[in-house]
Amino acid sequence: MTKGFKSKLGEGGYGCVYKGKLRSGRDVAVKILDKSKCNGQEVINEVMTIGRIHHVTVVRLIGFCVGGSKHALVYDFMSNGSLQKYLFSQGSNNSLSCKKMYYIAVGVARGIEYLHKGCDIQILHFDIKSIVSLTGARGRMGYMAPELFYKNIGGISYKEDVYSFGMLLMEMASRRKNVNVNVNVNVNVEHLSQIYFPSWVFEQLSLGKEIEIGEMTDEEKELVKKMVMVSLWCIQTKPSDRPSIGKVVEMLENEIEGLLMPPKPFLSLREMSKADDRTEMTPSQPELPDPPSHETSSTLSESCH
Ligand SMILES: Nc1ncnc2c1ncn2[C@@H]1O[C@H](COP(=O)(O)OP(=O)(O)OP(=O)(O)O)[C@@H](O)[C@H]1O
Repeated sequence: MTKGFKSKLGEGGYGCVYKGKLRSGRDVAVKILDKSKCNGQEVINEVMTIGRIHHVTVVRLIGFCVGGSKHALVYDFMSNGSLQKYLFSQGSNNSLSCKKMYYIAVGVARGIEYLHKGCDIQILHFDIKSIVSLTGARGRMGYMAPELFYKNIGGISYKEDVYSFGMLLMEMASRRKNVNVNVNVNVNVEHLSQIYFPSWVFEQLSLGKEIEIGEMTDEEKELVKKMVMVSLWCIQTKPSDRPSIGKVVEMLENEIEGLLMPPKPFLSLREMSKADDRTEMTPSQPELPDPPSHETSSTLSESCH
């Protein structure tokens, strides 16, 4: 089916993905699972769940293979590849328009809404979490919701996916990794080499300033602002302050005028730890990383020396 695993499409947390072809001629993506990470029963359980999922924005599982020398999952082939390729490629051939990025974001949110509504799985553990480390660079929050670190923040729930989506949405709006602080940015500021976008963007919005990322039309500015505001709602520290994913779809689709400015979320482990002293938050995992002492300032005014 894969012609001897000739064409590798990529690699994820569970193994490598290869391009294949069914006898019918249909193109497929074959994920060869790392046997040390999942046994046959786990694969069957996953298949029973994922196999029932059928939504236009969720990649379809069309077959599986267990019991032989390899465990494999077979999916519809997505000829455009992963979103990753388009996210951080401004100026290159893979660059997507702001509007397209917005439509993709709405599609992803609708896909999660379908999964939250239509499946009887309590927690989906949104895929993007499994490929990133516990936190982002320099103790900043990554895709994982803070309740996974601090149990007093709230129970684990569907809101965990909303948080992860919010972090992704922020990256889609800004076209840069939230956690990557060593990037050159051109957001109306010259000579700025270190910036943590979520903190900077919150400050801009609080000051009533515009969000400008390179050259943008007024329509694009409004779309970016909407994505950023919705994202800031999604990444609220307390799960109960985050909207449901259904509400997120609504917020993204409605006019920006109806959106309220969200409260400031905690955007670094340092901020979380400070709150920890005040509210007696308890780390839910013993190996909670210490906030690094060398952390640079995270806001624009502080990081611009
Ligand atoms: N159905 C598909 N069609 C085309 N390419 C795919 C498909 N599925 C995966 N790929 C490619 O293989 C790469 C790895 O995918 P995979 O699903 O294993 O990992 P992931 O989504 O990055 O993370 P995780 O292991 O957490 O699911 C993707 O980034 C993409 O480039």
